[in-house]
Amino acid sequence: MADATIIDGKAFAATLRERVAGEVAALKAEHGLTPGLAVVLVGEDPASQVYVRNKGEQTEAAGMYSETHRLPADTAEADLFALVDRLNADPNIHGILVQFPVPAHLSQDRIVARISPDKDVDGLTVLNAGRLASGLPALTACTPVGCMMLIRDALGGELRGKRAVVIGRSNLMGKPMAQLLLAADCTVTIAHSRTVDLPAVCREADILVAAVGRAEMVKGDWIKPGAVVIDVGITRLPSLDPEKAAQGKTRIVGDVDFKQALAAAGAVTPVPGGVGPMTIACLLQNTLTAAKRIHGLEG
Ligand SMILES: Nc1nc(=O)c2c([nH]1)NC[C@@H]1CN(c3ccc(C(=O)N[C@@H](CCC(=O)O)C(=O)O)cc3)C=[N+]21
Ligand SMILES: [Mg+2]
Repeated sequence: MADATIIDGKAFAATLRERVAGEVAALKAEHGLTPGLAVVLVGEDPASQVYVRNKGEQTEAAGMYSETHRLPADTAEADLFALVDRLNADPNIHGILVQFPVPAHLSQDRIVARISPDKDVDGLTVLNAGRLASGLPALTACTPVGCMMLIRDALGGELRGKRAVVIGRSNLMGKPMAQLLLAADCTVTIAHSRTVDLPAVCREADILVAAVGRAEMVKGDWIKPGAVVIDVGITRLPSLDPEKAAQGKTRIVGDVDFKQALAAAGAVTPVPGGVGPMTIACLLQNTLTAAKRIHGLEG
């Protein structure tokens, strides 16, 4: 079979960011309102540093207000909560994102519970997660929303009745991804580390979303011929060039064996340049949506 289409998430994301920037400009002109995003990073995970920097730059490029709070790895819960409380009350801030993972002494669940659902641009609070599951308007996790846009585009909008398999069951990715596919009338399976015969489950999928964080786990013979394959994984491995590897140079791979997927799938996202850029573009969109809702400009 011919090689799969490579889904250009980077280009799709650039278009989405431009659309958001246009809406931001209109919101400023008509209502004097500038959407604001606060990103909180606890500790110094180097991969997180890259995302946090990209988020800050792209937020400003879209005409939004951006704040980045870098806290030491040993920050006490009370100090982090005090910051979240301030951001919840700050009229210039409409979106709050605390980057995960956080150091082990902090509880992700307790942090999420502290964030105002109105500013919860990750869609992680029980209110937003429950609203999504109930089919009500909700701030919804950025990566699944970005994946849905790519899936719809790849399938020309024809999702009804399709078999979808999501590998991974996290609150930030697997669960909301499954909810969005279900809302689009797919027949949805959530697979995970305890799933029996995962390759066979994956082979059923017209739409396969891999979000487990295990480098190149999904092989070509796990993929139904012609399927749409969305690779959410992002793992840093040493460079293939031993000299560069010795200098600490890395390469990024996804959860899907990309070369094998190219021969089997109908369409596949690359890593990098696939889902990652969509996540940030959707974060900007969520911040815009949150700003409008907080000011009563949108249901
Ligand atoms: N509360 C929270 N919300 C998140 O949404 C969240 C998080 N924590 N923790 C970490 C993960 C990961 N994540 C990415 C965002 C952008 C890229 C991205 O832009 N990737 C580019 C560049 C990759 C690179 O060069 O490093 C690409 O794939 O092309 C990747 C990964 C958001 N996450
Ligand atoms: Mg990607």
